[in-house]
Amino acid sequence: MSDLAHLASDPACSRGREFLADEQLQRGPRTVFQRDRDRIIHSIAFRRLRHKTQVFVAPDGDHYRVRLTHSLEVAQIARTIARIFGLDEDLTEAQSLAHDIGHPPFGHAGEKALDEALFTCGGWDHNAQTLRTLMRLESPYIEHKGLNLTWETLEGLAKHNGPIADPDPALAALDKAYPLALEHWPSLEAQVAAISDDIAYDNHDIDDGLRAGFLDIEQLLGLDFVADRWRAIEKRFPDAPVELRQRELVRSQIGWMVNDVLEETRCRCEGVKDVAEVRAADRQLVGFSPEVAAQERALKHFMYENVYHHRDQLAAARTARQVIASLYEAYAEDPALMAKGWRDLPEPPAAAARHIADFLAGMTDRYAIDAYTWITGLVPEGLRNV
Ligand SMILES: Nc1nc2c(ncn2[C@H]2C[C@H](O)[C@@H](COP(=O)(O)OP(=O)(O)OP(=O)(O)O)O2)c(=O)[nH]1
Repeated sequence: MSDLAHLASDPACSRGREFLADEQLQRGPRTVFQRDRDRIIHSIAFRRLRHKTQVFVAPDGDHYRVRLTHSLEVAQIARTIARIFGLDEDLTEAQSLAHDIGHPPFGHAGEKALDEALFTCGGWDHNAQTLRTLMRLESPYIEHKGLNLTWETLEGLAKHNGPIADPDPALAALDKAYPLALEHWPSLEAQVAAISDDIAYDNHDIDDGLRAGFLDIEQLLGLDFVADRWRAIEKRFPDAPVELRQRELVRSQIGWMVNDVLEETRCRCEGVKDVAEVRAADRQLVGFSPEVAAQERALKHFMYENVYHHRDQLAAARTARQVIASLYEAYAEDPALMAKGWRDLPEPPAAAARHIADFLAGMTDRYAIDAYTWITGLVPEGLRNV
């Protein structure tokens, strides 16, 4: 079964870490990729994911996904695929758990606000911020900045969406200090984490969309492949309550996507001899078949129309953007409003802008709401909406 084991990243052959001090320490039997995974789990940035928006802003409902639970679901799917292929499960888990660490409060709405605020400095991007957080901001060690993760973990996170021809300034600066071969594909472990991200949110967002009442099953049946699956479930469980059939639908859809990825990836990897060839390949090796890829695109399109851009979501996103934009302006005008340790703005202005964005990006949804209320005396309306 472990038919792609020859394409696994070998921790014993890791290219190492940016700062060498770590490698001189003997810390028991863990591999370098296990240590990466453990450093991520123990980080402050990881803990903050529990109060960061996935889709629903600052949800009061305990059952909605947030970035933390999403990351755990990604890791579960990714480990399953990695184990079947014989890849390094720890490396794939590290990437899955860390892939969203750069997200600011309020998800995409927060990202847009920061991107606008830093427009003249080359903009702002959550993937670049993941690297910045792990390599520079999160700093629990005495001898160096960052978590000092292995090259393999960092390159996979940098290229979560594939090779990068034109990195944004934040990523370009990190790549200059510690080159990550941005123009090449990352390891299969990273590619597995990336596709597991899609599989996880495509499906859990249906579950959350149904829970929020933004979707009903009749709408979903407009998608042929969902309708086929739903009819099979109705036939098998004619007397089951609709809520349980919906859960069955989401579960079976995850299985369908995972099986498709297993089959398609095996085909694409035929003849690929080693990890170097994975990186040098002219296309992504872990992927959906063309047929499922088209269906998955249709599902994403449907989700944008019905859930992500639902009018309640758009209203919350407008408020969230305004909260982040106001906080940015307030901190730029008076850095003393920022937390201790952040109040000295670096020079030149571009560095000061990035510094303020770092402070804002690290906030959780609720920290940002509280900071906004503290500074303006206003309570942003409609952010705690589900
Ligand atoms: N509320 C809301 N949610 C969105 C929007 N766009 C995407 N999402 C949700 C859907 C998924 O749960 C999640 C996917 O976004 P991510 O930033 O995690 O992935 P994306 O593929 O955009 O970028 P990434 O692969 O992480 O670089 O966010 C939006 O405009 N509004």
